[in-house]
Amino acid sequence: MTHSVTVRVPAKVNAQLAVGAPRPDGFHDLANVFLAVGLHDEVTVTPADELRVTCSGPDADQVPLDTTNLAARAAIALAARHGIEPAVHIHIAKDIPVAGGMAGGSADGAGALLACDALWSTGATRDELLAICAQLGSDVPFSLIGGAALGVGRGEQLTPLEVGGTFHWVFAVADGGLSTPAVYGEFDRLTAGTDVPEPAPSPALLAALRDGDTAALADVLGNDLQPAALSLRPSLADTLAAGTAAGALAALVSGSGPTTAFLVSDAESAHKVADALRTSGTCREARTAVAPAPGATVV
Ligand SMILES: C[C@@](CO)(OP(=O)(O)O)[C@H](O)COP(=O)(O)OP(=O)(O)OC[C@H]1O[C@@H](n2ccc(N)nc2=O)[C@H](O)[C@@H]1O
Ligand SMILES: Nc1ncnc2c1ncn2[C@@H]1O[C@H](COP(=O)(O)OP(=O)(O)O)[C@@H](O)[C@H]1O
Repeated sequence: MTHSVTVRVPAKVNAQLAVGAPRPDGFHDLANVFLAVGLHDEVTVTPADELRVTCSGPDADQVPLDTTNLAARAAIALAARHGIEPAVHIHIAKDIPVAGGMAGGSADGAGALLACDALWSTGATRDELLAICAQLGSDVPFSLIGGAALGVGRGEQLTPLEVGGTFHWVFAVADGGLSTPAVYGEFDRLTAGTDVPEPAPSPALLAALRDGDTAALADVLGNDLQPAALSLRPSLADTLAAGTAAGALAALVSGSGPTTAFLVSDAESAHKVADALRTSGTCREARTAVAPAPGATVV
């Protein structure tokens, strides 16, 4: 009998993204405080004659369906490790904005890995799965574990963080994406000739997360890639201003952008800010979500 496995996997926002100087390998050391948010992709794997990827959802036409897709790469990596053929149909039901700084591709990589692991009963340990995630991309291990975590190194070395409450967010989705390497490259250009400090997590931010204190968190959110994203996409300043004017407690670019993230006090404020953003003409769409969300989960 042909059976399928479906995994639900969350998007992320970076509550803090402290970026160091470029390393010899081209990556940047980070202090990356990840928070999983309740916008999800669903990845379904079904036995097939050969590897095939399909995608549905409003942004599906922007998702590569060849072996550059992180979900396909995850299936290939797991199969190679266990000496089996990656003969699966991977379907991605995509709800996370594409190339938006919300780690949608990473989510699909982690989701496909967990789904194939369940389908093939490989018996892989959690550490083995996390090691494969880290090979696929810096953000992929976090997509597997979800919740909240501090990522150091290039973001792949994770320490889970305690979160003492629920945080309400609004996300303004921009037209078109921004390339992550281009944003890091712009960061290098903007900081050239300056002394870039070693990235370190903010104690005040970790305390605000632990206490579930929205007002305290709003005061300390930070993204070192924001000037670079704004330099490449100056119109994001209008989106940030529109959300702030509508009552958001804090506004920042999500990771490498161009999605912008707004921390709000409660669900009612989230709907008000989302409505204002939709009518502001400064974004394509606005979504509300709560954090933290669980990591990749078989459904
Ligand atoms: C910026 C962040 C913040 O969480 O995510 P997004 O906002 O794009 O989702 C991440 O650092 C993105 O992680 P991810 O998208 O997994 O990056 P990777 O595939 O590992 O690397 C893509 C490219 O980004 C740059 N890169 C990535 C991570 C890092 N610590 N330093 C870097 O310089 C490098 O140019 C690298 O070649
Ligand atoms: N499963 C996937 N979903 C989305 N994009 C993917 C996927 N696999 C590979 N990509 C590629 O990764 C790029 C970055 O997409 P994404 O992960 O959504 O954004 P970000 O890195 O900004 O969080 C896309 O432009 C696309 O070419």
